[in-house]
Amino acid sequence: MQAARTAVSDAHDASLLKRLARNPMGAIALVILGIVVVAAVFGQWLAPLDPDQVDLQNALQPMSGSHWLGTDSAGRDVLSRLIVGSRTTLIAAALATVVAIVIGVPSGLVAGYFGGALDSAANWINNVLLSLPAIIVLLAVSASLGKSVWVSMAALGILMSPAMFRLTYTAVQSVRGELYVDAARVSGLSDATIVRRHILVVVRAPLVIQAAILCGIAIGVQAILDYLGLGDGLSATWGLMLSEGFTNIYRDPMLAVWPAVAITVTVAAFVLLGNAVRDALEDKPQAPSTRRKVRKARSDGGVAGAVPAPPAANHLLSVSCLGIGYPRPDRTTKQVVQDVSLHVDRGEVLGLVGESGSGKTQTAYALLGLLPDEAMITGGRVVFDERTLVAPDSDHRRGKAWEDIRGSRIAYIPQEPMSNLDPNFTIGYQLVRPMVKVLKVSRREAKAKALEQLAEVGIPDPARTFEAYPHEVSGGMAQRVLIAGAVSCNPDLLIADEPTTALDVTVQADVLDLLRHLQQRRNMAVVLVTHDFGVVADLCDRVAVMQNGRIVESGDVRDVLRSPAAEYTRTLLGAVLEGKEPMTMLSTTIGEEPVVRPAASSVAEADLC
Ligand SMILES: Nc1ncnc2c1ncn2[C@@H]1O[C@H](COP(=O)(O)OP(=O)(O)OP(=O)(O)O)[C@@H](O)[C@H]1O
Repeated sequence: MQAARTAVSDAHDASLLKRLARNPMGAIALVILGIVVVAAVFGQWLAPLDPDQVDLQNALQPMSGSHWLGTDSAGRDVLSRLIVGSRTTLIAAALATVVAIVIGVPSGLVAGYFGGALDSAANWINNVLLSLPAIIVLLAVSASLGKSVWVSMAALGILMSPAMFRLTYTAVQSVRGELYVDAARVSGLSDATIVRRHILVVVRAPLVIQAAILCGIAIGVQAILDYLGLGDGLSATWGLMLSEGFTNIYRDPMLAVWPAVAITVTVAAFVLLGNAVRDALEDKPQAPSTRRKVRKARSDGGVAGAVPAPPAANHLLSVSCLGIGYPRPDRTTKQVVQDVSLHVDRGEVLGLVGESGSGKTQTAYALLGLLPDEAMITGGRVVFDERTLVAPDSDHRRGKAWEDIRGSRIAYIPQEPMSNLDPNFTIGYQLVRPMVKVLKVSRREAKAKALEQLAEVGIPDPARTFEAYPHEVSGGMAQRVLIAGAVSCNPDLLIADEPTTALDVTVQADVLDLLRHLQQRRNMAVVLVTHDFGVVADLCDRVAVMQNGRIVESGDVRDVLRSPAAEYTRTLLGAVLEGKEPMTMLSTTIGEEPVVRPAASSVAEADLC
């Protein structure tokens, strides 16, 4: 698999180079920078004469056969100095750029990904750096630490690091909310792996562009420092030559022209290269955008949660009195889930049903440890197989409680399959990686297992789908892939958040059939989030009905569907049945004669709060 990935990456790099070369500006920039790099590396052999050889007899000679670009005020050959000078100039620019990258990129990644205090501290430091006047700081550094091109360039690198920080930070912020990043987290990958595999890959292209531009800027600044006499003056640099040229501007104006041309052309080549790389990357066929869906605000809450009741014994999953809230600007709490109590046993399917905004997804996210950072657990407890995942005042943010179980024992199937697959990697890679990590199997075994699972979920050509990128498969196929991924580590509990909502009606039934088949075959417990009572009747053993963040009714599916106790359940059912006779329709759906249930609904769990 690694070989395949390397091959994919090589192919991608090769085609990027081709696209760059096809762009006239990119080709020109590559040729110019190629010449400068060759001059920098092989300068001492390419220079026609010794660049430091003083010959006062021949000072300020015009262009001639022996000195193609003339001589300077000490009689040194200008062409040789120009060629050899490219070395220090380029290394100095590279030093400044590397320092900017080394400081800016990791801090941008950490601040953007983890947020919180790290984010505030990193932003504060970068704002301070941005507010410093660069030239004054460089003058001060030179005055206090001595004239050294390397020290000046390292200081310049620090001053330029906010450019790298901002770019990385913004890019990370834009992808950290993507569902495929959540999906990677759910599949058990560590933060470091997610940052390396899913986030760095998005940031690297803009970073290459920015690095090219910073290189150009560093060359310009280095020339200015040499011109101001702040370089060490030990070896020829373009800036030093520029300074000498201006000193003799009235005696030989061409002395200033040559280094000025070299600097301008090289800086322009770096900027052109940056633009060409951007154009080449934009040329690439893009996978569809995977912005996280913004959910509509509907419910509005009461007060913080009650003291949780102890969880019922022996359930695989018990949720008692769970409360979730979000801070409002006026410092009050918007309660989006309140006093939610439910349980799921091994091999049981629980439907969590309710209209849009009723709190189903928030509840599911709390079970998975995927609530946004700003969310607060305002009360309650979640216990999975005797391990407490959520307790009153627990911090869900770092997800420590879910370590070792998320992705392996608790799996997740999302609503929007496409958004949960990273467009940068093949489907095979995204299936194999979590298995290697969680099941600790070799890549070869993981690949064999992935192909088996793709076949099990009904993918017609598993080998082809394994090598495909997400945008090359249909939505139904992508959902089958995610289901294969979710069950690949043999979870005890599967949380499926409206797994068919984003799919074409023609494939919805197939995907539900697949889910039923997998659940029965593996005897998995399932929490199925849905707004569709048809799906509940079809798949679930028990159902919990949510309204405005609370469970208004729960119980055996047959009981609830035949004689809903809560007015809200009746209204929801009424909407599903579209004017048909409820009891007749439901008895058809669940295949039995209706029975009359006492009005008291099975909300006993909620009563404990
Ligand atoms: N980050 C957030 N900040 C504030 N409120 C939020 C946030 N995320 C969700 N909510 C609110 O939480 C409530 C419940 O949302 P949730 O997504 O759980 O609903 P849902 O029942 O799953 O609906 P849907 O079927 O539309 O997905 C909604 O009122 C929503 O506005």
